Amino acid sequence: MTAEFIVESLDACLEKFIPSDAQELKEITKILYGKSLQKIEISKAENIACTNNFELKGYKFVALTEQLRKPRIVRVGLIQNSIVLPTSAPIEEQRNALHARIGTIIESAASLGVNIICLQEAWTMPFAFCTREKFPWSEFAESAEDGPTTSFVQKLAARCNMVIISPILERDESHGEVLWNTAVVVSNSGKVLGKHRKNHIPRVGDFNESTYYSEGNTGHPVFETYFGRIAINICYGRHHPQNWMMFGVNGAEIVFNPCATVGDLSEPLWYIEARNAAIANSYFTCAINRVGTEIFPNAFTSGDGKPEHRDFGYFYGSSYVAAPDGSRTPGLSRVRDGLLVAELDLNLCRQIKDYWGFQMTQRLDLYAKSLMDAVKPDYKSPIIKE
Ligand SMILES: NC(=O)NCCC(=O)O
Repeated sequence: MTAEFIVESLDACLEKFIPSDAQELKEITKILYGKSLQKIEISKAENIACTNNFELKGYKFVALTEQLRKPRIVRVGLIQNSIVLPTSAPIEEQRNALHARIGTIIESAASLGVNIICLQEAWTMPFAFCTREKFPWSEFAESAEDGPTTSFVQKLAARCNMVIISPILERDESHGEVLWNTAVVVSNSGKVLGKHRKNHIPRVGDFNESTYYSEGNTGHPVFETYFGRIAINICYGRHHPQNWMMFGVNGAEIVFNPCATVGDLSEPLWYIEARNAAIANSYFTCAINRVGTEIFPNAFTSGDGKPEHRDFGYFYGSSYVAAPDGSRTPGLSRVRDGLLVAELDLNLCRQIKDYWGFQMTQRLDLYAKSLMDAVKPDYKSPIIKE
């Protein structure tokens, strides 16, 4: 039997097959990634990354020096990971194992001076929504304010002086105990700053999430943290340019995009969407995807004619950061757990706004009026025919 062929990383492929001193490598890198990024010093955490088997990469985005404003330097961390225990293990053991693994990676990020870190979508659990089974998966849901995961994250955030974005399956105990797909934002003080609930719920392939929760009701909040103004566009929301736009309109400087998505469905879209959002909205974007293949105890189907199966396909990782000038980091591995650290100068957001003028030239008033008309029941689209 031949071993399955796996491309570990697109970026590593380039380095493998184009000689490092070839002129082509420089040119191709510039075309693919934009302005070249310096690597940052990560040796402090390399040992722990090696012992704990996760990839570690670090890059720096620079901005022009200004006369009146000091640089606004912030380090962000993106964590991608596979589940630790099989999906058949007791719920609490699965969650605790993930807490322990991610705790180790967050501590490494702290040693590299990371100020804001974001975990992947529904990081405390397997992405079990494909199954449409309510039990036992709904038992992973917990309070955003004082559930076990938020308590765990609060302690880490205070100890590491780090803002932590913790996307979980939320149980809203004050409103009929319903579930939501929620990102909890914990401040570097350890307090819960707030939460955002996923605005767009997929109904595609095995993404049967609408069986569990509805579209979020928290709008497009921007969280003013000690290190900068941040927002979260959860997974499928990345296909909606208006969702990205509203976080920009509301003043975000960094938008995190915690995801769980699989190769056959979305990999060709992956490097385009968050990067395009960074360009269109003059902010930084951080796209994070889980890794691995999760096998569930019972076979399921999704009404698409495919034979029953017990897995979702492979989650392809490839987390990356994109800047308002269109440059981006290489992605993390497609198969390994990893921590990507990026140093940003938030002054770049305004500099790019001044340079490209997208905020000045956009026509929000015109779109608002056109959209108000388009949502009326008696709307007729203004198609002009001969
Ligand atoms: N988790 C989630 O929203 N996935 C949907 C698939 C995708 O957007 O690529």
